[in-house]
Amino acid sequence: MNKIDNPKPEIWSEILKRPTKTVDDIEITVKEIFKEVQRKGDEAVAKYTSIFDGISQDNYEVSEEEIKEAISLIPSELKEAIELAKENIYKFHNAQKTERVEVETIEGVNCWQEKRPIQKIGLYIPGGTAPLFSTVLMLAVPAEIAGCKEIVLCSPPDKKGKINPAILYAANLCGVTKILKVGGIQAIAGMTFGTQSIPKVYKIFGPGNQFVTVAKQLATQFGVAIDMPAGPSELLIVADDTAVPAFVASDLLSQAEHGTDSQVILVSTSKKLIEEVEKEVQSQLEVLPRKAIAEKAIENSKLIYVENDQIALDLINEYGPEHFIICSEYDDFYCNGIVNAGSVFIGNYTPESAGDYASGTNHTLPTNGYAKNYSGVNLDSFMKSMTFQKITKEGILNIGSAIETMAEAEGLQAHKNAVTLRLKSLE
Ligand SMILES: NC(=O)c1ccc[n+]([C@@H]2O[C@H](COP(=O)([O-])OP(=O)(O)OC[C@H]3O[C@@H](n4cnc5c(N)ncnc54)[C@H](O)[C@@H]3O)[C@@H](O)[C@H]2O)c1
Ligand SMILES: N[C@H](CO)Cc1c[nH]c[nH+]1
Ligand SMILES: [Zn+2]
Repeated sequence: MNKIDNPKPEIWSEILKRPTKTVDDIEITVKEIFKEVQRKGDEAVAKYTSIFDGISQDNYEVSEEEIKEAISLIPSELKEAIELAKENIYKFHNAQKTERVEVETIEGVNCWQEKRPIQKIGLYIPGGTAPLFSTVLMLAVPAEIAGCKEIVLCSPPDKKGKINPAILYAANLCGVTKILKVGGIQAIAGMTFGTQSIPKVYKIFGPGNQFVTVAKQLATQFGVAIDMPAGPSELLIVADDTAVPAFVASDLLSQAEHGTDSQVILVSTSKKLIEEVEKEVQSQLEVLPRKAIAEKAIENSKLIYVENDQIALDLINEYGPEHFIICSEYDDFYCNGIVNAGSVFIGNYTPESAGDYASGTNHTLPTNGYAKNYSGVNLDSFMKSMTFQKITKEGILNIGSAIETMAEAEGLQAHKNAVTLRLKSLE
């Protein structure tokens, strides 16, 4: 791990650079695949599934039999764990429902706002290096609460051409309406344009590797909305001598094991803690089944010593981590001062894994600095706000002449007429 001592603000952006490929490199491939899927539909999807996933298939949809088989394969302990996680995710997201807003802005002019579910949505469930069935809960549970009608799910096929049974189990449990064995760029392109097998959707949700993330961003150019860029996992921990080094190391490794391009960072005002965490990381790494992946991610990671908590906070806000763990005597200071982070975890007994699986918060979060301008997935992500208004005769008399004056000043006579005619009818 790279140890950095008291970096000056001028070099923060350099040392905090993400280990991701540049968007330009990936964009060339993504654009090519999008063009082909738009023109050739399923034929192109099949071609790229064969190239990137090593699978030849002509039928993408998961059948009822496959779902039944998956349900029978899930051990009861895992079913119970999924149920508990689902319940907590449901509780937290259901509580995000808001009342309709209604205001009489002036006598006779009533304005209100109501939310409506997005009717057709696509969920991307990563499956490249690990089958992230927990992501199904994170996306399908709030989609169901919101009332989305068509919920399409795409996830890459494994080497046998199948989707992991736990993904199918969770999808079936949470009301997904169609499941397709397609992953990567070709899945995002499919849901963007629609193919013979893949329905076109209005909004695409879900995390993925860099290819998936760039593909989602390109999808927006074709009229499809996305939740946010949710790419390779990131974690930044701020910790002092009140932290337990073994816990800190375990959290760093939890995100490092996602992929070689994950980024984990420790910021501390204690050199002693940094030394202890470094040793712990090395010893815990040895026994991890995904050691090779985590080790590579750890190579890019940083242990940063700073002189005081204010410098630490400024640096963290500059970085904007996806996940932010606070293990500090001054946790209130950090909670109050953090403005750029996807999700915040406070105290020695709040591992990031809790938010990944079962505490109730959503784990689909902005990465790559997008925590500066995007929220993580929440109930509102699945809805649109619509406004309504109803104006009485008294109301049009109250605002009519203001509208006429403004329309005239903008040179829009027809706008003015729409009011004038009504006002005249009331004389
Ligand atoms: N930000 C979040 O909220 C969040 C949540 C969960 C997971 N994640 C991240 O999601 C990612 C999951 O990645 P993954 O790879 O395991 O699964 P994935 O499903 O995102 O990607 C796998 C697919 O990528 C495609 N692919 C692979 N190599 C390619 C290449 N060279 N060119 C074009 N396409 C290629 C293949 O089609 C493959 O099926 C991880 O980086 C993890 O950290 C992020
Ligand atoms: N940490 C990931 C978000 O970056 C989510 C996840 C799913 N499973 C385990 N972790
Ligand atoms: Zn995780």
